[in-house]
Amino acid sequence: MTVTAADKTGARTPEAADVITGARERIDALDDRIIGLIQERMAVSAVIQEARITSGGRRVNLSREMEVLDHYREALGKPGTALAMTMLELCRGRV
Ligand SMILES: O=C(O)C(=O)C[C@]1(C(=O)O)C=C[C@@H](O)C=C1
Repeated sequence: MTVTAADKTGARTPEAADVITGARERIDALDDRIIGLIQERMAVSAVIQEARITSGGRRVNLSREMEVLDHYREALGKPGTALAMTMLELCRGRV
């Protein structure tokens, strides 16, 4: 049995299926870039944490985390806070 573009996209017309397929390719490309940026952020965050721990400090800096959370919330609203919390967990592990 063949799976048509319409089946895969949920569209009810071939025209809508084309729009969705094209837009999904853009989303996949954007997601690849976002994942790359997250990995870059994780590496930079690791440099900071390493320097602080080597100097005798703690891995976590809560006042800075508040700034990061505010930054995301101001840009993206309440879900931005949840996104920032996930980002921080990726960068410094669970606390
Ligand atoms: O800015 C710092 O001091 C960091 O260690 C980086 C970072 C972050 O990933 O944004 C990670 C852990 C800290 O608790 C606060 C922020």
